[in-house]
Amino acid sequence: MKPMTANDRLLVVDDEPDLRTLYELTLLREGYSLVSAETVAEALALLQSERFAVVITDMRLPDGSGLDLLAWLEQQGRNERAIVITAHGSAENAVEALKAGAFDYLTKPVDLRQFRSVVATALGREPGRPAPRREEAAPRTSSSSGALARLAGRSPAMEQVRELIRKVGRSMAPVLLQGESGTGKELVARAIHGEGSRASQPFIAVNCGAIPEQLLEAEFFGYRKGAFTGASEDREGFFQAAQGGTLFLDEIGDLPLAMQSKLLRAIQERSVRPVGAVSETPVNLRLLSATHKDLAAEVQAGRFRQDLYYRLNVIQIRVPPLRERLADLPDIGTSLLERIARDAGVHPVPRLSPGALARLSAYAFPGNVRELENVLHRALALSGASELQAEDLDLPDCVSGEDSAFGGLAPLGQPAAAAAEEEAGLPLDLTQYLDEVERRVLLRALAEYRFNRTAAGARLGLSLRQMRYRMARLGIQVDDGEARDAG
Ligand SMILES: Nc1ncnc2c1ncn2[C@@H]1O[C@H](COP(=O)(O)OP(=O)(O)OP(=O)(O)O)[C@@H](O)[C@H]1O
Repeated sequence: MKPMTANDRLLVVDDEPDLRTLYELTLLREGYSLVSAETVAEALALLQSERFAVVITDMRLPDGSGLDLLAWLEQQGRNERAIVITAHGSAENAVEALKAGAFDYLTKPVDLRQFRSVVATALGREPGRPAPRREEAAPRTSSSSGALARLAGRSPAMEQVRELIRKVGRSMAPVLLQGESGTGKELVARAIHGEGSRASQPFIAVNCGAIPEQLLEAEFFGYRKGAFTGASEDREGFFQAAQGGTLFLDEIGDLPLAMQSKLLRAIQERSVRPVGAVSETPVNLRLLSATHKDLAAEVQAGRFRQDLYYRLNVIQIRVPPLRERLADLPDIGTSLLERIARDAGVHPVPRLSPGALARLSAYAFPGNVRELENVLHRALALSGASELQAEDLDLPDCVSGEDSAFGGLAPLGQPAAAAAEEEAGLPLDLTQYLDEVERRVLLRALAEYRFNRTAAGARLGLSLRQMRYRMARLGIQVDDGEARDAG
């Protein structure tokens, strides 16, 4: 028997005697203590007299629904985590329950292995492992998350994002993060993970747009030795790597339709089958996804599966572009400067002069916080003073629209020189000249496709491999959607 505390008691609500007995036996065998109810009224009476760790409820009850219990828990500000059991194939119910604050859901017929695993997760235990001792348990206070603390900015828009992070951190509901490139979606995803009960478990971030289509299945679900040429040993995929924790699928809108179907299946079945394997592996993880695209429009256009969209978009958090929250500039600027200076070993951390701040406020930041980071990086490297001035930022006077994404982000060596040579006739050094032209074209394509190398390459008729090669040769680096011209 695993050690129990008074707080580990469970409440099971189901009017079907057979199912109730099945749940009770399963839970008792796991060593939990529990009480059961048959109706909403009975459950409410028990909840009023006692606190539980987890409430497991059927969706359909004789005198109401599981949602009534969720609403009551929410209204009373209670901490019980709710697991809702929904009828088979009723995705609507599952989504509704998660939106109403359920921690997680299960579909009928309930797979008992899954049942045990979901209950263990709700109790903050790893399935099959004893409950963590107090000091081992993941920190749970709201200020505990490193990522949440890193998220600077006090504008109303950011406060709202922060509040949502804290709220959704408590459940297992999928969250879709929508926002332009560089707005901080990954940081928000990390903060959600950090706020949850599985903060100490893995957080696996995947850029869907950066994986060649033919490798997607193997990368996502893993493969068995001999599954294909080159598969010399078993390898786990992202799903297995994120087991017990969070899988963050960035640029989900770039996932090809065939892979969307496989992902949907994995979500519905909560299991994956590695390429070349005969059996499925159960997975227990939280799925977060992000996109800069308008996914609803992608659904309309037939490029994104509606059912998958529905599953991923249970809760949506919009991360606003930086230009919509300019009030955050001083905070974010200071926080970025602190990080950059620390990484570079610069003391003391340079400040932003009022002039520099004014200059930043006048800029449109098409590349959002990531672009601000690049600008400050460059300014700090070039200035060396304790206060950065407007001139140090090297921002174009007036920028807007497409051009700014390019011009503002990465100065292109001497494009003017190359252009002048074009006018003047033959270049002095053909290799250097062609490199310069190539560099400009690559950077422009990267900026146009939000630094997605696969898409930018495709636009230029290059494979991802060719794109990588050319970028490496010219010293252009892209890290998770950011381009740096190291040349
Ligand atoms: N509010 C913020 N405070 C401090 N740093 C931030 C904030 N928002 C974003 N950043 C930083 O800006 C950079 C870009 O953020 P992030 O990678 O999360 O953006 P993204 O929206 O996921 O970008 P992409 O769509 O290109 O993947 C990161 O270094 C991140 O730490």
